[in-house]
Amino acid sequence: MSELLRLATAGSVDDGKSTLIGRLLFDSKAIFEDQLSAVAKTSESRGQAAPDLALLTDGLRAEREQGITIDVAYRYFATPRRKFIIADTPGHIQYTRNMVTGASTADVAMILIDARNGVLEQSRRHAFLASLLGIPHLIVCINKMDLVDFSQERFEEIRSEFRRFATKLEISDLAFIPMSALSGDNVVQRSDAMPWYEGTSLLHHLEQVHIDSDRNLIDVRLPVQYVIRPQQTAGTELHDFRGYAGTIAGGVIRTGDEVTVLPSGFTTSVSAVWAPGGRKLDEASAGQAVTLELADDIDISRGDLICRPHNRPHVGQELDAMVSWMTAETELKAGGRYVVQHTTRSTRGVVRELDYRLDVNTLHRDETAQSLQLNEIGRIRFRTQQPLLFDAYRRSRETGSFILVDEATNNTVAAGMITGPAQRESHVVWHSGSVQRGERATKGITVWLTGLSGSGKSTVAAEVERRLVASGRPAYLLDGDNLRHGLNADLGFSAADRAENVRRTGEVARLLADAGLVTVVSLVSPYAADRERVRAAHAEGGLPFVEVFVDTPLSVCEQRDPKGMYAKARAGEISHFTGVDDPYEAPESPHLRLRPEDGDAAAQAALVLDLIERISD
Ligand SMILES: Nc1ncnc2c1ncn2[C@@H]1O[C@H](COP(=O)(O)OS(=O)(=O)O)[C@@H](OP(=O)(O)O)[C@H]1O
Ligand SMILES: Nc1ncnc2c1ncn2[C@@H]1O[C@H](COP(=O)(O)OP(=O)(O)O)[C@@H](O)[C@H]1O
Repeated sequence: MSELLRLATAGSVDDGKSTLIGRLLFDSKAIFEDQLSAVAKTSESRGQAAPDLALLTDGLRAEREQGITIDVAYRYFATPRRKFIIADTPGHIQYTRNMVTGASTADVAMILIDARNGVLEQSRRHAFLASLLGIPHLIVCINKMDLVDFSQERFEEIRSEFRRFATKLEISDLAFIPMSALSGDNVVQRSDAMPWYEGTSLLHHLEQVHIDSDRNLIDVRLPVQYVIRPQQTAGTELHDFRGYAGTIAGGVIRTGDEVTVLPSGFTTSVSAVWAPGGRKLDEASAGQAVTLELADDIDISRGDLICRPHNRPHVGQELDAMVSWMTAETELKAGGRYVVQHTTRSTRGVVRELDYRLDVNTLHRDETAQSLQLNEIGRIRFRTQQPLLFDAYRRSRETGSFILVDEATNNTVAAGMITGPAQRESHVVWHSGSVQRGERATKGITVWLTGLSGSGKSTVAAEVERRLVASGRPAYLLDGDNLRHGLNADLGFSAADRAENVRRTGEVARLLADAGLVTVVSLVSPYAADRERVRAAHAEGGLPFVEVFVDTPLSVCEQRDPKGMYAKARAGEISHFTGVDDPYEAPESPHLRLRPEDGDAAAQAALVLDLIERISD
């Protein structure tokens, strides 16, 4: 394995970031001898006994002069297992711009915390930015442990404080490592000074972190960068090669695949995939630069996008986005006009509205804000002159991000992360159908199973569906896990996303129940208010709704742990996992409560069927 890991670092000025990076480079033997001796010499001339590892990192001079690291510096190193690129982003107060530029392609973000100071405002900002930028893995390096006597208690105190904040964010993989970058404890080698720490060293963790599955291999997206046309140069024959070149932003493209070109919508197939240098490939995937030949001659230009016929990005001119404002010269306001650069397309656009400014420390949304200043983050509604071909950022970082450029100065003024097509005010009228509910062959009902992960919801729900269908009653299972692969693929596990997950699933259940199906829903749905909204929506539509609480105690779910999720959550590898570090609000008066003492899944399913029977009478 020698895949590349992109690493972004963030920390406050004195957290010891440069020393940590120096230590990583030094101890992993990645430093060239001559650089090392230069460092030794400088350190010696300053009367320091040991080489000052901070001298190995760039931004050093500036840091020494101003006490800050000023720009993103990239550093490369390798171990036999992996290659690494470190984007060293600054920790001082004007951090956002550089963190956004340095970290937007990172696989891992490393946040440094000085064990003496604990979680600071900056640590929270950095964690928030890492989650906003969709960096899949976060490592919290609790540094300077030597200055707190390698205290386990202190480490755990900081860890729980950080976790409390992180539960409000979308961070899927969170790890904590106690260390001393200065003396090298737990950086490359595990330290003897902290026998209570059971995890691995930082470098070992970086070598092991699994990033393959972070790449989006599902949504095929190739923004066309340039078109190679048939040409005739003087005195030569006509080359009839026509190809479309670009870097694959997502998915896997194979020879023979059916593809659609947007915005025209023409569908054709891939007749060849070429790598740079003219090597023919069978397939290529996200991150690779390729040239495609297509079976049909279609009019394609730069800025078009190649995707699969049944998996297309949004095409539109109005979108909602989170933006980070990056200049002190002007501010962002409604009405501001900019050039938008999005994938390989560039067009003009206007800020229609500033919805709110976000306080990254408290996550409070200030809806009265009129502008964004340097380093501030807010949500805007934006309208472009030409349609963009985009995805939500959380689904695809490449087709979900853009920058705004000030036409007058040519400066980049903002980085944007698209949340989705603009949620317009509704001008849609409700049409009532001509078929009355009573005219349908069967009567629908929604059966909602809620409970912890591993409580048995899916197993019981599947059995209920199977037995209903076997008995001739139309039924359909909506399983949370499965819906998260399609309808709800853009949602994570923050409270807001879970609410949306429950809302959408509730709406689909309502439609299916209206169509006459017994709709069996299996969803953790941990918040009582979200479930209540679904119940109310059914009541409003005159549709029966029953709530079944799969009341399996946490300890039993954890013992079953069919997907190993609890183990991961306990190890701190995933955060805000329901029951572990995220709440589950049990229903107070469910229509039915299933407990382990009721027997196996089949016995529990029988109880649910009895209930359905009673209600349907
Ligand atoms: N953080 C976190 N919390 C809870 N569950 C998590 C989380 N991350 C992943 N998973 C897996 O996703 C499944 C729950 O998805 P749901 O759509 O039912 O969740 S919810 O509606 O938001 O409550 C759930 O599967 P089930 O065991 O089938 O419930 C988990 O395996
Ligand atoms: N009543 C039951 N008694 C014992 N084990 C059960 C029961 N119901 C489900 N299980 C088992 O518990 C595990 C988790 O069930 P599952 O349906 O996947 O839970 P969830 O719906 O929360 O994802 C599975 O291995 C399943 O076989």
